[in-house]
Amino acid sequence: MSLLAKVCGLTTAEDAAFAADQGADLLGFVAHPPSPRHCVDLAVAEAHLDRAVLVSVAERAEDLLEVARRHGFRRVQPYLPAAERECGVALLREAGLFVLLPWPDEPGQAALPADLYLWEASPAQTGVVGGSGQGHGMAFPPPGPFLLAGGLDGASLAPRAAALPPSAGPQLRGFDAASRLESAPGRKDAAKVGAFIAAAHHLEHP
Ligand SMILES: O=C(O)c1ccccc1NCC(=O)[C@H](O)[C@H](O)COP(=O)(O)O
Repeated sequence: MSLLAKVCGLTTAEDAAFAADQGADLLGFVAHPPSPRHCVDLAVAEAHLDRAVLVSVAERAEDLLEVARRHGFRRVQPYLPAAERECGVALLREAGLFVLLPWPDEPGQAALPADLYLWEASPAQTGVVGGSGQGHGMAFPPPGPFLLAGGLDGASLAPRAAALPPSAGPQLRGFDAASRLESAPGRKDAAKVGAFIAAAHHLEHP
Protein backbone atom coordinates (compact mmCIF):
# COMPACT_ATOMS: atom_id res chain seq x y z
CA MET A 1 0.00 0.00 0.00
CA SER A 2 1.39 3.38 -1.03
CA LEU A 3 1.92 5.98 1.68
CA LEU A 4 0.32 9.41 1.47
CA ALA A 5 2.13 12.71 0.87
CA LYS A 6 0.63 15.86 2.39
CA VAL A 7 2.22 19.12 1.29
CA CYS A 8 1.32 21.75 3.87
CA GLY A 9 1.55 25.50 4.08
CA LEU A 10 0.55 26.32 0.50
CA THR A 11 -0.12 30.00 -0.02
CA THR A 12 -0.49 30.46 -3.77
CA ALA A 13 -2.49 28.94 -6.63
CA GLU A 14 0.76 28.22 -8.46
CA ASP A 15 2.35 26.25 -5.60
CA ALA A 16 -0.89 24.34 -4.94
CA ALA A 17 -1.29 23.40 -8.62
CA PHE A 18 2.32 22.23 -8.80
CA ALA A 19 1.97 20.01 -5.71
CA ALA A 20 -1.29 18.58 -7.06
CA ASP A 21 0.28 17.91 -10.47
CA GLN A 22 3.14 16.09 -8.75
CA GLY A 23 0.60 13.79 -7.12
CA ALA A 24 0.31 15.14 -3.57
CA ASP A 25 -2.53 13.28 -1.86
CA LEU A 26 -3.37 16.11 0.53
CA LEU A 27 -2.74 19.85 0.30
CA GLY A 28 -2.67 21.92 3.49
CA PHE A 29 -3.80 25.55 3.57
CA VAL A 30 -2.96 27.32 6.84
CA ALA A 31 -5.27 29.91 8.39
CA HIS A 32 -3.06 31.44 11.08
CA PRO A 33 -1.89 35.01 10.40
CA PRO A 34 1.29 34.80 12.54
CA SER A 35 2.62 31.93 10.39
CA PRO A 36 4.84 32.62 7.36
CA ARG A 37 2.62 30.02 5.68
CA HIS A 38 -0.65 31.82 6.37
CA CYS A 39 -2.80 31.59 3.24
CA VAL A 40 -4.26 35.07 2.77
CA ASP A 41 -6.71 33.94 0.10
CA LEU A 42 -8.22 30.55 0.99
CA ALA A 43 -10.13 30.64 -2.30
CA VAL A 44 -6.95 29.21 -3.88
CA ALA A 45 -7.87 25.92 -2.18
CA GLU A 46 -11.20 25.75 -3.98
CA ALA A 47 -9.59 24.32 -7.13
CA HIS A 48 -8.39 21.34 -5.04
CA LEU A 49 -11.28 20.42 -2.76
CA ASP A 50 -10.77 16.71 -3.50
CA ARG A 51 -7.57 16.86 -1.44
CA ALA A 52 -7.53 20.22 0.37
CA VAL A 53 -7.16 20.42 4.17
CA LEU A 54 -8.04 23.55 6.13
CA VAL A 55 -5.29 23.90 8.76
CA SER A 56 -6.61 26.37 11.27
CA VAL A 57 -5.65 27.78 14.65
CA ALA A 58 -8.95 28.91 16.14
CA GLU A 59 -10.40 29.74 19.52
CA ARG A 60 -13.72 28.06 18.68
CA ALA A 61 -14.58 25.10 16.46
CA GLU A 62 -17.65 27.01 15.24
CA ASP A 63 -15.40 29.65 13.67
CA LEU A 64 -13.31 26.99 11.96
CA LEU A 65 -16.46 25.27 10.69
CA GLU A 66 -17.73 28.53 9.24
CA VAL A 67 -14.51 29.04 7.27
CA ALA A 68 -14.53 25.41 6.11
CA ARG A 69 -18.11 25.72 4.85
CA ARG A 70 -17.50 29.08 3.18
CA HIS A 71 -14.74 27.59 1.02
CA GLY A 72 -16.07 24.05 0.69
CA PHE A 73 -13.33 22.24 2.62
CA ARG A 74 -14.19 18.63 3.45
CA ARG A 75 -11.12 18.05 5.64
CA VAL A 76 -9.83 20.08 8.58
CA GLN A 77 -6.75 20.04 10.79
CA PRO A 78 -7.95 21.90 13.91
CA TYR A 79 -5.66 23.55 16.44
CA LEU A 80 -8.04 24.37 19.30
CA PRO A 81 -7.47 25.44 22.92
CA ALA A 82 -7.20 22.43 25.27
CA ALA A 83 -10.55 23.20 26.87
CA GLU A 84 -12.24 23.28 23.43
CA ARG A 85 -10.55 20.28 21.88
CA GLU A 86 -12.89 17.43 22.82
CA CYS A 87 -16.19 19.23 22.11
CA GLY A 88 -14.74 21.04 19.11
CA VAL A 89 -13.45 17.90 17.41
CA ALA A 90 -16.80 16.17 18.03
CA LEU A 91 -18.64 19.14 16.50
CA LEU A 92 -16.46 19.12 13.38
CA ARG A 93 -16.93 15.37 12.89
CA GLU A 94 -20.69 15.61 13.45
CA ALA A 95 -20.72 18.27 10.75
CA GLY A 96 -19.36 15.63 8.38
CA LEU A 97 -15.80 16.90 8.13
CA PHE A 98 -12.80 14.59 7.97
CA VAL A 99 -10.65 15.51 10.98
CA LEU A 100 -6.88 15.23 10.71
CA LEU A 101 -6.12 15.79 14.39
CA PRO A 102 -2.80 17.37 15.39
CA TRP A 103 -1.02 15.08 17.84
CA PRO A 104 2.03 16.80 19.32
CA ASP A 105 4.76 14.49 20.59
CA GLU A 106 4.12 15.11 24.27
CA PRO A 107 2.66 13.14 27.20
CA GLY A 108 -0.77 13.36 28.76
CA GLN A 109 -3.06 13.89 25.77
CA ALA A 110 -6.64 12.68 25.72
CA ALA A 111 -7.13 9.99 23.05
CA LEU A 112 -9.88 11.78 21.14
CA PRO A 113 -11.40 9.99 18.16
CA ALA A 114 -10.28 11.32 14.78
CA ASP A 115 -10.18 10.17 11.17
CA LEU A 116 -6.41 10.44 11.06
CA TYR A 117 -3.75 11.94 13.36
CA LEU A 118 -0.86 14.24 12.50
CA TRP A 119 2.11 13.31 14.70
CA GLU A 120 4.20 16.45 14.88
CA ALA A 121 6.65 18.26 17.16
CA SER A 122 5.25 19.71 20.37
CA PRO A 123 4.88 23.50 20.68
CA ALA A 124 6.57 23.06 24.08
CA GLN A 125 9.65 21.92 22.11
CA THR A 126 9.48 24.29 19.14
CA GLY A 127 7.93 27.44 20.60
CA VAL A 128 5.39 27.67 17.76
CA VAL A 129 2.09 26.05 16.85
CA GLY A 130 2.33 23.75 13.83
CA GLY A 131 5.09 23.88 11.24
CA SER A 132 8.56 24.43 12.70
CA GLY A 133 11.00 22.44 10.60
CA GLN A 134 11.92 20.43 13.68
CA GLY A 135 11.73 16.68 14.14
CA HIS A 136 10.65 15.04 17.39
CA GLY A 137 11.55 12.07 19.54
CA MET A 138 8.59 9.93 18.43
CA ALA A 139 8.02 9.06 22.09
CA PHE A 140 4.24 9.56 22.40
CA PRO A 141 2.47 7.92 19.43
CA PRO A 142 -1.08 8.84 18.46
CA PRO A 143 -3.87 6.39 19.32
CA GLY A 144 -4.62 5.50 15.69
CA PRO A 145 -3.49 5.82 12.06
CA PHE A 146 -1.28 8.85 11.48
CA LEU A 147 0.76 11.00 9.14
CA LEU A 148 4.28 11.59 10.42
CA ALA A 149 5.40 15.24 10.41
CA GLY A 150 8.13 17.43 11.79
CA GLY A 151 11.09 18.72 9.81
CA LEU A 152 10.61 16.24 6.97
CA ASP A 153 11.78 16.46 3.38
CA GLY A 154 12.40 13.93 0.64
CA ALA A 155 15.71 12.80 2.10
CA SER A 156 14.55 12.27 5.67
CA LEU A 157 11.42 10.17 5.14
CA ALA A 158 13.03 6.75 4.92
CA PRO A 159 15.32 7.11 7.96
CA ARG A 160 12.52 8.60 10.05
CA ALA A 161 10.12 5.83 9.06
CA ALA A 162 12.77 3.25 9.91
CA ALA A 163 13.21 4.83 13.35
CA LEU A 164 9.52 4.62 14.29
CA PRO A 165 8.78 2.68 17.48
CA PRO A 166 7.77 -0.87 16.45
CA SER A 167 4.25 -0.45 17.83
CA ALA A 168 3.69 2.71 15.77
CA GLY A 169 4.94 1.42 12.41
CA PRO A 170 1.71 -0.37 11.39
CA GLN A 171 -0.26 2.83 11.97
CA LEU A 172 1.85 4.94 9.59
CA ARG A 173 -0.27 6.15 6.66
CA GLY A 174 2.02 8.79 5.20
CA PHE A 175 3.97 11.99 5.70
CA ASP A 176 3.42 15.71 5.99
CA ALA A 177 5.96 18.45 5.32
CA ALA A 178 5.86 22.23 5.23
CA SER A 179 8.84 24.42 6.05
CA ARG A 180 11.65 22.26 4.66
CA LEU A 181 10.00 22.32 1.23
CA GLU A 182 10.33 26.09 0.94
CA SER A 183 12.49 28.33 -1.24
CA ALA A 184 11.48 31.36 0.86
CA PRO A 185 9.06 31.72 3.79
CA GLY A 186 5.63 30.73 2.52
CA ARG A 187 6.76 29.73 -0.98
CA LYS A 188 7.44 26.18 -2.09
CA ASP A 189 10.54 24.97 -3.91
CA ALA A 190 9.43 22.85 -6.86
CA ALA A 191 12.35 20.40 -6.67
CA LYS A 192 11.89 19.86 -2.92
CA VAL A 193 8.14 19.35 -3.28
CA GLY A 194 8.64 16.86 -6.11
CA ALA A 195 11.30 14.94 -4.18
CA PHE A 196 9.12 14.75 -1.04
CA ILE A 197 6.10 13.39 -2.90
CA ALA A 198 8.18 10.89 -4.86
CA ALA A 199 9.93 9.67 -1.68
CA ALA A 200 6.63 9.20 0.17
CA HIS A 201 5.09 7.25 -2.70
CA HIS A 202 8.23 5.15 -3.12
CA LEU A 203 8.19 3.88 0.49
CA GLU A 204 6.33 0.68 1.26
CA HIS A 205 3.91 0.47 4.15
CA PRO A 206 5.78 -1.06 7.12
O1 LIG B 1 2.99 25.46 8.97
C1 LIG B 1 2.62 26.31 9.79
O2 LIG B 1 3.20 27.40 9.91
C2 LIG B 1 1.46 26.04 10.69
C3 LIG B 1 0.97 27.08 11.46
C4 LIG B 1 -0.11 26.87 12.30
C5 LIG B 1 -0.69 25.63 12.38
C6 LIG B 1 -0.20 24.58 11.62
C7 LIG B 1 0.87 24.77 10.78
N1 LIG B 1 1.39 23.71 10.05
C8 LIG B 1 0.85 22.41 10.23
C9 LIG B 1 1.46 21.27 9.58
O3 LIG B 1 0.74 20.32 9.24
C10 LIG B 1 2.91 21.17 9.32
O4 LIG B 1 3.06 20.77 8.00
C11 LIG B 1 3.57 20.13 10.21
O5 LIG B 1 3.49 20.52 11.55
C12 LIG B 1 5.02 19.94 9.82
O6 LIG B 1 5.70 21.14 9.72
P1 LIG B 1 7.24 21.21 9.32
O7 LIG B 1 8.02 20.71 10.50
O8 LIG B 1 7.47 22.66 9.07
O9 LIG B 1 7.45 20.38 8.11
